[in-house]
Parts: sequence; structure tokens; C-alpha cells
Amino acid sequence: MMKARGLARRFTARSRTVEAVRGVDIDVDAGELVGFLGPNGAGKTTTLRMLTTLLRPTEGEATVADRDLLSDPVGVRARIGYVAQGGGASPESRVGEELELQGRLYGLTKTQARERGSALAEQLDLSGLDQRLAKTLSGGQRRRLDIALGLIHQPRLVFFDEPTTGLDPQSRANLWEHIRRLRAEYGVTLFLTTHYLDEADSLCDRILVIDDGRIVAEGTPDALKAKVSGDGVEIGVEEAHAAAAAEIAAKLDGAHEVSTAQDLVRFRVPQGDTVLPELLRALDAAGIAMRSMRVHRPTLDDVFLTLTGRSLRDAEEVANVA
Ligand SMILES: Nc1ncnc2c1ncn2[C@@H]1O[C@H](COP(=O)(O)OP(=O)(O)OP(=O)(O)O)[C@@H](O)[C@H]1O
Repeated sequence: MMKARGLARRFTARSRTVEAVRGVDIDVDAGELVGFLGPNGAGKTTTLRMLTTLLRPTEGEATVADRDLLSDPVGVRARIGYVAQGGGASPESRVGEELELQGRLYGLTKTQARERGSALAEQLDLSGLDQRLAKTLSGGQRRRLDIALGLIHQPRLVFFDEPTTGLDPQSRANLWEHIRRLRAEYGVTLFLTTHYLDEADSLCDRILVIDDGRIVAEGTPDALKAKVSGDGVEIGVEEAHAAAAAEIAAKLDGAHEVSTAQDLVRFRVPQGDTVLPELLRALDAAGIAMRSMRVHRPTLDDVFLTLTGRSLRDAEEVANVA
């Protein structure tokens, strides 16, 4: 359904060059739901804009919806849907009119556009909202309208840029359910960008992890998590004792990736819960009090941390501040 090789994009502004995407290979099979996960500024939107013909790559090639991206962008555009971050609905338009107009823009007859529009509205829980102005919809309804607009011409491949950013947790979960249903009902192939770990984990069949313009890992959520060996353990001690506690932790059976951050000691072990009694005894013997303790199964954030040395959450914060 989609194949990209060495796709790259460089931006030059005021004699400063940004390598936004540094050569990515992407393969997506028909019917798959693939997530493109990375922190802000990693290059997700730039890649998506290249794949949807909105931005010309500086290097590389791709076939998208089985059409050549560089020589047949019009063919690509006719076969794909793109639900952009800001959305496509104009605030002053009525929901029904907007759907019909979008359908007509894609060459549907008035009747076809209306039929398709109302089928999508029903599917996306927008029935009865035909006469409402887009600007009066809730955040979740607005996103669902954007999705309906992106699907009006029955594309085989749909791109979503951060579909749930800005929504509250309940609306996010609701939108995931809609995305799953659309896929089951229409059999569309979906490619979405996200910086939410839970979204990638729960929604996607396969994930590509991007950092600093490069794909750093790829696989099913489970396969990616299996790459991180063992449970993560984090204990809190008095800051003055952190180094000594880290030395004790490092002696535990199978302990690795031991590190300290102020009053916290972090490490990995094959089975987090079983080492705790031994750790407590050893700390006790050294006169160190354990103030807090947390054990967690590997998450996608651990995958990112293992691969890049940074947590996706920290990377996000740095990008937000920058
Ligand atoms: N038009 C542009 N001119 C100059 N630099 C750009 C331009 N567009 C993007 N960049 C830079 O390219 C890098 C990648 O940006 P991109 O928007 O693709 O990241 P992203 O992963 O989609 O992040 P976000 O989640 O914030 O959308 C960033 O450093 C960004 O500042």
C-alpha cells in the first residue's frame, strides 16, 4: 500500500539548515494501522506532508496508495485521505454543507456526496448535527467531522496527524473506538502520527519510532517492549545515599542499566517484584532507608529510553520549552 525509501527533507531559512527528516524507509501493507511515534519536532508532520504530496522531499522516493509520489502526485491525492492536525472544517460552515462540499470537490455527484456524508456522519456519531456550525461542535465532534471530511471520497489509505491531540481522555478513548470501527467497516489502511505512548500502544498494529528525523525502531507494540529486557525498578532514598544504594542494587541478580537521578535509583531486573525483599535487607544492613518504590513492566517509553537514552516524556518537555 505504501513504500518509501530514503525520504528526506531539509529546510533552509536565513542560512540555517534544519535536517527535519534524514532518510526514512516506510512500508505499510493494505489493511494495517501503523503509528508513527516520536516527540515534538522529531519529523512526523514533515514526513506526513511529504507522503501526502504537500511537501516535496529533498531526497528519496515513495509509492503511496500504489502511485508514484514524485511522478503522479495527483494520482496519490485522489487515493488518499489526510486528516491534518488543525483539521479541515471551516468554522463558519454547517456540518452537512461542509461534508457535501468536500464530496463535490472530490468529484462526487450531489446525491453521492449527501449519501456518503450521512453514512459517515452516522458512523462517526454526528447524526442530527447537519445544521450546526462547525465552530459550535465540541472538540471530539470537531475531530470526528475532520475525519468524515478526510474519508468522504472513500480513500484506501488515510493519514491522521495527531488525531487526538487536545482532547480530554474520554474523548480520546472514544475517538480510538471510532478509528477502530472505521477500519473494520471500510477496510481502510491507516497511518497516524502521535506522541502519545498509550495511543500507539492500544491502537496500532505496528509502530515506527522516529527521533531527530530518523526511524530508530519498528515493530508491534509487544515486540518493541520485548526488546527492553526486564522490569524497571525505581526506589527513592535520601539523596546522600543514592550512590551507595545504586551500588547495592547493581549487585542484585541480573540487575542492569543502574542509574541515579537526585534521590532516585533506577535499574532493571528480570523480575522486579522478586528482588525487593533482598534489596530491602541489603539497604537495611547498610543503614539506608527506602522512602518509595515503583516496579513497572516495560512500556513504549522504556523502548524509547533504551534506544535514545532519553525518555519520550523528557524529550517532549525539552521540545516544548525550546
Ligand atoms: N517549514 C519549516 N521551516 C524550517 N524548519 C521546519 C519547517 N517545518 C518543520 N521544521 C523543523 O523540522 C523539524 C521537524 O518538525 P516536524 O513538524 O516534522 O516534527 P513533528 O515530529 O511533527 O513535531 P510535532 O509533534 O510538534 O508536530 C523541527 O525541528 C521543525 O522545527
